[in-house]
Amino acid sequence: MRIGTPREIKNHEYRVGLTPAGVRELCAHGHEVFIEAGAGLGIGIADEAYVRVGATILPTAAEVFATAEMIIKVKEPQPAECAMLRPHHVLFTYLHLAPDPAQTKALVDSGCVAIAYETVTDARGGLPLLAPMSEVAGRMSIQAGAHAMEKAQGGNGVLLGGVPGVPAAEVVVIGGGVVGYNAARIAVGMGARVTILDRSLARLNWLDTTFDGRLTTLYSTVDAVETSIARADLVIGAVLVPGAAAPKLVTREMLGLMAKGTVIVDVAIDQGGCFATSKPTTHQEPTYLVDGIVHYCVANMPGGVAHSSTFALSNATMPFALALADKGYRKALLDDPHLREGLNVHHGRITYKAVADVLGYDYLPPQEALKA
Ligand SMILES: NC(=O)C1=CN([C@@H]2O[C@H](COP(=O)(O)OP(=O)(O)OC[C@H]3O[C@@H](n4cnc5c(N)ncnc54)[C@H](O)[C@@H]3O)[C@@H](O)[C@H]2O)C=CC1
Ligand SMILES: CC(=O)C(=O)O
Ligand SMILES: [Mg+2]
Repeated sequence: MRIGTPREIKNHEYRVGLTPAGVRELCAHGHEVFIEAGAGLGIGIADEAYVRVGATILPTAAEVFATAEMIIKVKEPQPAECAMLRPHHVLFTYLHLAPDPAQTKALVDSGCVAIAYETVTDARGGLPLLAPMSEVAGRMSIQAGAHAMEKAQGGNGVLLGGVPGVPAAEVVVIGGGVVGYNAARIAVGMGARVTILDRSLARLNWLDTTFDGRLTTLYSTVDAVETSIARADLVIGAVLVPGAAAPKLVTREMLGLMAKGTVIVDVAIDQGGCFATSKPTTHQEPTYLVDGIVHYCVANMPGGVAHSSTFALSNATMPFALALADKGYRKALLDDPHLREGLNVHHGRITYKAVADVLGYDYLPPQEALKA
């Protein structure tokens, strides 16, 4: 198969869809790989490193799209990239369609087959292609939040870990999955007082055991959210209903319960965010104020630590990329029900139920789409 990876073009996005190690694997399996010139430069991977393991460098994204059958990327395709997608293309990348009607329409209109990293599942009910970036974003959310708490950034001037004689910050994490666990781990490690909310009792049980008394777990209700955010210095939004738009757990009115200068880091922003007042921001301008509350809503947080993130992501995507290339997308998806969960768009039809429901498309089950 001919596989292409363009340079990422989202704001301050330096991750790259394939590493030289990945290219080497694909070439060893008999595939041809085409990389856009400079795609890895942001993290110090020169074009020659790709050439040495068998890739061909093409000068522009347009040539990569025109040459490749499968496109492996990191971020959801931007409008200029959607315009280059054709019905013969398989697109393998993050999509986050539920909060993004424009991208969804562009993918439907393109006629391509689009497989989303974030909805691929595993046998334990996890999301193996989202997890590595959730680990990164969860850990980063505390360093981003601590920075935003500084006065010059609009924050309340509280030091995350406190100092002897002065209490540490109160950190509230809403959603105790991969992002939430990793955020809590860093916050606890830095000496903050941490409360974590989830609506899964099994997950709260696991968190309680894992942290062995070093944080407070709380069952997530409207009441618990209100009480917690009212005394927080930093709130991390980390909920997910896979593939669906994030539930709005903190309303505009509830911001009034919080002291001015409190910081929210809405990691769930890529699925629309769990604060009603969240809107996506960029690494260039990561924060804004609403009612004196600092909002950090960067939709591609791991892009900020693109070096670590690229390798973490490609470790996870590689086996699936190889299956898609070796077997062709249809057989790969028919053989593997977990990879099949990633199928969001198939030749003009929406094949992921939560996306179809929220955006008003007819849903076509993947099994049926793949029969044709
Ligand atoms: N902004 C960014 O750059 C990045 C964003 N993300 C996003 O972060 C979000 C969280 O991802 P993960 O932690 O991997 O998901 P996950 O599935 O591991 O965890 C989500 C947790 O939310 C809980 N939850 C669902 N509804 C809830 C409610 N009403 N109250 C409390 N908890 C609730 C679930 O029980 C689950 O434990 C996702 O939207 C993901 O796409 C992930 C990586 C990077
Ligand atoms: C998961 C995601 O949105 C990211 O890594 O940018
Ligand atoms: Mg994102």
